[in-house]
Amino acid sequence: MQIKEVRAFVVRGGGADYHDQTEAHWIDDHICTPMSKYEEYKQSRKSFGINVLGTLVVEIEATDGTVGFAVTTGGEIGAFIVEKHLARFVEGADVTDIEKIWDQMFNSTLYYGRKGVVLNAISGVDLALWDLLGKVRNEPVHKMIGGAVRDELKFYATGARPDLAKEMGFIGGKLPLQWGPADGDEGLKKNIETLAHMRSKVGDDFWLMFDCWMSLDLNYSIKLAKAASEYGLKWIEEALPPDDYWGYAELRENIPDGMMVSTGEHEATRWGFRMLFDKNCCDLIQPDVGWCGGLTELLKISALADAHNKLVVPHGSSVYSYHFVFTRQNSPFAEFLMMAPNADKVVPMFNPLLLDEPVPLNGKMNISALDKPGFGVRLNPECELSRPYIH
Ligand SMILES: C[C@H](O)[C@H](O)CC(=O)C(=O)O
Ligand SMILES: [Mg+2]
Repeated sequence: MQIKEVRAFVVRGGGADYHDQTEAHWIDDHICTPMSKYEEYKQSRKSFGINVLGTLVVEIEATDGTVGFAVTTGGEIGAFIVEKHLARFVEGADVTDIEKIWDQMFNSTLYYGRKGVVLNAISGVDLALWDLLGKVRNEPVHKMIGGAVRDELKFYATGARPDLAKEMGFIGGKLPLQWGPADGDEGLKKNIETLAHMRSKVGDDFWLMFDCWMSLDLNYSIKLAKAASEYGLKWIEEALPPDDYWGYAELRENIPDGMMVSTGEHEATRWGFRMLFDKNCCDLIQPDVGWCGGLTELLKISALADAHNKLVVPHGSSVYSYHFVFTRQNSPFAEFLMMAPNADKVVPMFNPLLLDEPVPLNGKMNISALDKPGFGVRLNPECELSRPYIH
């Protein structure tokens, strides 16, 4: 069966661009970023434009009218790339031509792509192709990539309230780091106080992690890790800018015993991750399925990680991550991003954009929650999509 048409849409307010929240939200409130050194961009991440892109929706229709779709971050720029450049490699191809289409999309954009929003757009097309193929074959995606290796998946929660996440059944809580190098020793002390406070609330066995969102320098990262080890920090995440492979290698060499270094959320393709493995930058990689090159590329990244004895725990990405994680032995648990503004209840990660989006129940998900063709989700017809470019 062939592909008839590719369409790209943009939608605002939550969805795959989960930073694009309209109301006051823990995810925007005084979280340390690479822009926090500027006083005027310290309090809110939206102030420097974290939500500037919005969500990209890619739809791919086969000649029999079956439609596969996917959502990622990419907004109008992503829509332009899909409609004006990538669509030519998809339309007219067979629905099974996923590997060839990926190769053509990547190689034709090499001169301006390789990472960032171009890879988000490629990921969106790739995920929509997997969704389409699953629908055509009447099979869930996890069955097309090797099948589940476990019946139940455990989740940790990312958000401002690990104590509430524990009550909701999660195995751990990842806190956004609030203070960075520009806040000096005083800020470092406040970070550790937050961790100590949470540890006192959740007890010794619950995992606690810090997400540093690319904001620190090497010296600060090592100081933070050493101070946090007293409170059993399980891993320190994305401490440094993604391009500082050398810094990550040094951080890992100096990390306290028992603590892991994680990164990769803003890394893309097998070549980007190869740098992380070659330099032994981390213990755990966190590719985002919607940003790293899609599922086709994630399967390669994951095989490479396996050969280097690294864990693969994808960043967020909802169903696109769940279908993958169930199928891999070196992905023993998954992330759930708490999208409730106060992190006090479980809300689907891409809310309100998808219908039938599964969520962990009591911190766990059974494979039966993914037992639908493709990725098993539908677009919410109440969300207003716009199509800025038509090829
Ligand atoms: C909380 C983090 O700053 C970011 O918004 C999400 C993230 O990096 C993660 O879930 O990991
Ligand atoms: Mg992160």
